[in-house]
Amino acid sequence: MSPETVSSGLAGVIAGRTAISTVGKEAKRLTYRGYSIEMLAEQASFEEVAYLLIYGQLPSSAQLREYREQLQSLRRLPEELKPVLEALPGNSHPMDVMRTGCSALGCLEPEIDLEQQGDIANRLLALLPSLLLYWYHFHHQGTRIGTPTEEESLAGHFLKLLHGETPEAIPRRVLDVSLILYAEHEFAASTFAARVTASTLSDFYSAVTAAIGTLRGSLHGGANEAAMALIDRFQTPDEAEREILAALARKEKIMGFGHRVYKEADPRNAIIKDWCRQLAERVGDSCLFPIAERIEAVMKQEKGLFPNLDFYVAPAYRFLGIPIDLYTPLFVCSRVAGWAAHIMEQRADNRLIRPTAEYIGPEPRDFVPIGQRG
Ligand SMILES: CC(=O)SCCNC(=O)CCNC(=O)[C@H](O)C(C)(C)COP(=O)(O)OP(=O)(O)OC[C@H]1O[C@@H](n2cnc3c(N)ncnc32)[C@H](O)[C@@H]1OP(=O)(O)O
Ligand SMILES: O=C([O-])CC(=O)C(=O)O
Repeated sequence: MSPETVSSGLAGVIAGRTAISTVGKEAKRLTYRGYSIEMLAEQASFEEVAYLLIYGQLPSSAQLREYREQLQSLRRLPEELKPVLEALPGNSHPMDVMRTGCSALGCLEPEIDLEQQGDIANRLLALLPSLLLYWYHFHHQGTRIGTPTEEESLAGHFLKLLHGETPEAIPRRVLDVSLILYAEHEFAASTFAARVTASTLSDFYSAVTAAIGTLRGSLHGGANEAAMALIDRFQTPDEAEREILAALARKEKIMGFGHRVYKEADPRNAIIKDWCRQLAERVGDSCLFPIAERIEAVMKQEKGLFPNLDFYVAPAYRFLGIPIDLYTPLFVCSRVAGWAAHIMEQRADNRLIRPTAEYIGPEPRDFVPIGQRG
């Protein structure tokens, strides 16, 4: 095949096949292995969804119980990882800690055999929150926390480790839902990076490390932190409206809006926005949520753009008391399930991913020896 046109950013290019999810069918639908995101967010737990993504089927009650126990048993950090996390600067971005932590785990518990891939996926799911919060508490509170907890869900475990107390049911459920929404998204940039890495027959940790680095940017997962920083700039909805109009006039991008694939709406937004509204009422917020809604209205009116998942996740996480720079790492803690499914799928029917480029450089020219250059 000889491609004749370049698609900027590979927009619209079908770059492979997947049985894991569909994004943007009928302009705004999302399914994981055939189940709609609305049904999963209403009725499933994150662990059920992770199981579905990794093993291809929803678990039975017994399988789910066993899976939760397995993940719980994998939360303890290897002793050798602790000094690595302690040696990283306290002012590192937590996404850099996630990337380095994942890579370091690949040295401590390397993938020797392909048969280990499911176990590595589960180890990362269980360990990434522990790794992040061990580093966080060591550098911010000067404490070396123990990372196993009694909490059976990742959401409960994360909140327990972060705040040091057993979370209430609603915060635990809202975080759980956000993790379901974040778990998988077809050939998003980070997933594609993981698949490219896997396609060279590299190891599982390298593929996940590449994905973490790719998720970090503000055009992708980093948008949840950027959206919070944006909302925080304003005291009132009127101020937000004025400033957003001015930013649009300067042709600036407003983080948390727009999407490469969805054309009408991001179906995850309605779900997280609803939970965000409930949290706002619960904490008595009369500031953040109205500001976010005004930004949404201005973006619709001025650009016809809708919020993506990252926009209302930001105030929802604020209401849960989560520090801003842990927002994108939380995205990692969830998306590792989707990345794992894609790495396995790529490996099961692999061909090196290596596209071609249209050359736009100089015509062939004679080499000038260094002594003769001006
Ligand atoms: C979970 C996720 O990763 S979801 C994505 C998170 N990322 C963001 O929220 C970052 C902000 N959004 C964006 O930058 C884009 O909408 C992307 C990166 C998500 C999609 O990008 P693309 O498909 O390449 O669209 P592109 O950036 O070319 O935008 C198309 C047009 O819409 C405008 N546009 C798109 N998004 C925005 C935005 N958030 N704010 C202002 N204008 C926007 C562009 O300026 C461009 O306008 P133009 O045609 O007049 O130049
Ligand atoms: O699909 C994308 O490009 C980005 C996205 O929404 C995600 O990864 O969840």
